[in-house]
Amino acid sequence: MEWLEARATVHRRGAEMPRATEFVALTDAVGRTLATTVRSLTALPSFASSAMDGWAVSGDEPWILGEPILAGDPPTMTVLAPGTARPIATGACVPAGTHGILRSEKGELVSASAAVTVPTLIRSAHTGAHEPALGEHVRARGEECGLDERMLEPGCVLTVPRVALAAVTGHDTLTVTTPPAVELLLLGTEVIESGIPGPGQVRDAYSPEFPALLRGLGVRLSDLRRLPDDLEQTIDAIRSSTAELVISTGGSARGPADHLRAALTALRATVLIDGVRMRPGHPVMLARLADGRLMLCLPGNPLAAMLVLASLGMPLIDGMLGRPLVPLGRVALAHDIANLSGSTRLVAYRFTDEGAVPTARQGSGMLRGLAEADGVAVVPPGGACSPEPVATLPLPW
Ligand SMILES: Nc1nc2c(c(=O)[nH]1)N[C@H]1C(S)=C(S)[C@@H](COP(=O)(O)OP(=O)(O)OC[C@H]3O[C@@H](n4cnc5c(N)ncnc54)[C@H](O)[C@@H]3O)O[C@H]1N2
Ligand code: MOO
Repeated sequence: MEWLEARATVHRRGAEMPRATEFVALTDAVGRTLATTVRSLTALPSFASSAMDGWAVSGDEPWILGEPILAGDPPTMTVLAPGTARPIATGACVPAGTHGILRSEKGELVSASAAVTVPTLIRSAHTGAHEPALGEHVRARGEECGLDERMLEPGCVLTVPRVALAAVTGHDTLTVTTPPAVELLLLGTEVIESGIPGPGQVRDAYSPEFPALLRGLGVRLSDLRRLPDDLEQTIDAIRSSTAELVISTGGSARGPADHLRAALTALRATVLIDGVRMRPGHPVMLARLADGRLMLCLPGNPLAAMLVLASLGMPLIDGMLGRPLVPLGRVALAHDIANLSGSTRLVAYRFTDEGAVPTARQGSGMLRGLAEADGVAVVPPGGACSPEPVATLPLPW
């Protein structure tokens, strides 16, 4: 399967999975996925309010000054009469009859005469005669939204501004997708958990940061298990998992110590994707277990596993959460990047003043090239030519 098609396929397979929802308080909503449409429970602003500190004025100057109006004061029933003004605070209700708000730095108070003690407002020198214009510095009722308007759509990630928008439109709780449970199975007899690897051993590249990465993607990590390269133990581990999505690393190829394929066959799983034309990462598999749960098998090589997780794991999880498929980005290249492989090449790059430049050390068993990268370019078969922009992979880190 081609890489682009694989991305769309995993997203669709994820979206087909059943989803549960729950209520959360707004204070717990950031980062969650909205499950239902959010409509405004009030117009915004819900009353005509002043956008500036100054005076609400009516008619021509000089204006005889009335009582101040502060934010939080109930709306006044008294219409502002021509020739009068009232000091007004930002956010306070604008009285009916207001022509506009004269900002505090644009007016000055004078005494009309020695006999009249009521302060009078005039425009300061250099203030234009037409300032304020009709409605100037007044936030009209409903200018941001009316009552019962669609504000947020299901599937959107609740970013900080979206949660704030839900709050100001009157919501206290939101309905969000329940995070699906994901289990990590890390395969490999040679893989050790801590310390300096001895001869023949490698240090586990995934258990320190994959849990945080997965939680950041919006799922609940139900378990992380480490397994030797053993068919029976692999079968037992998959069978005993209750997670809606099992993600494995290693054992995906056809070598003498790779048992995943045999385990999936023994468990009567359906392999939905058996390899993707991508470099690195081509041995990746997506399977549906007999009970309908999904399993994503990442290759063991660290660069390959990371880029498969970003390419396919993230869209799969987005689908499971009801989120849309994140579109690819674009970057301008400093130089051409060749690709004679017939597969999509994922190339880590750094930004330079001339454009994106591939990093060194991008062997699929390596990590240095990705660790120093600013992004990952998606180079199609045939290559990519500078200075044309090339697609980039949305990264989950
Ligand atoms: N005859 C062929 N052999 C291989 C092919 C091929 O096309 N034909 N593809 C190679 C590629 S590409 C990859 S990727 C690997 C995928 O193999 P597996 O998924 O079975 O992974 P393993 O063999 O178990 O491990 C590969 C490599 O990664 C290291 N590893 C595994 N787990 C971890 C971990 N948790 N942390 C760090 N490193 C890990 C493991 O020690 C191996 O060095 O197949 C190639 N072979
Ligand atoms: O396809 Mo492998 O995944 O290059 O390392």
